[in-house]
Amino acid sequence: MARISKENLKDALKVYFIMGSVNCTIHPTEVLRQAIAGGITMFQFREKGKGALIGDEKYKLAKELQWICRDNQIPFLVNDDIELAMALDADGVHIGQEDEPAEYVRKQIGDKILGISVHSYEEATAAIQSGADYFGIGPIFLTETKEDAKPVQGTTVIQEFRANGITMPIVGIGGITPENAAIVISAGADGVSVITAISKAASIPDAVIELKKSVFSVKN
Ligand SMILES: Nc1nc(C(F)(F)F)ncc1COP(=O)(O)OP(=O)(O)O
Ligand SMILES: [Mg+2]
Repeated sequence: MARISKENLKDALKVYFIMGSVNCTIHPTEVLRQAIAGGITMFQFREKGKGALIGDEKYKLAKELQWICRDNQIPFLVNDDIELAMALDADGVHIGQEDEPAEYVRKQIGDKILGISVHSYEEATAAIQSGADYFGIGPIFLTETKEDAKPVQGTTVIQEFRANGITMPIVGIGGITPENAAIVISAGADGVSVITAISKAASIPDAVIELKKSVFSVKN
């Protein structure tokens, strides 16, 4: 499979759902099915935090979620766990600054999608050198999900990157809801990454529909 194009990735990043078992109050497979019904454009399996699954249980859930994505032509990515991503032949991985070095990960995954969390211009230029396909930038707003999140940064970094001519696909993350998603896109992001506003919504499909409306309401 050739490297995904920038344009196709920008479309896939529009409403990028990220989830693991600890983010769900009903079975993760049901959460994912409902999120797909609402119209998510990409999915990332992020099994992390207190009570996260490990070993065979983690692999089994990942496989079930991957099948649901495959049945619905939704790209399936894995956070942090490169070995799991390769074992599943996932469509890509997402790594942060404290995970395996990006240039090493790019060598392991070949042409799969490589997303990298970046928080500064230096991290961004290094990520470009290492072959990143998109940047995750945040936390944009206050988040309860990620215990070790860095300080809330708003949309400043996104705006600075665009002002400096960075054309890399960008997705914002951290406390994003249907009410504030348009702010992230107006700042120059191609899409929004969301965990809780989808996984714990009263109506998961409606939450995705509202997020999508907010994202597409911005004429960039
Ligand atoms: N999983 C993620 N996905 C994104 C994406 F861009 F996809 F929205 N951005 C950020 C993260 C955070 O990943 P995590 O492993 O918790 O933290 P770190 O970045 O410190 O490794
Ligand atoms: Mg990580």
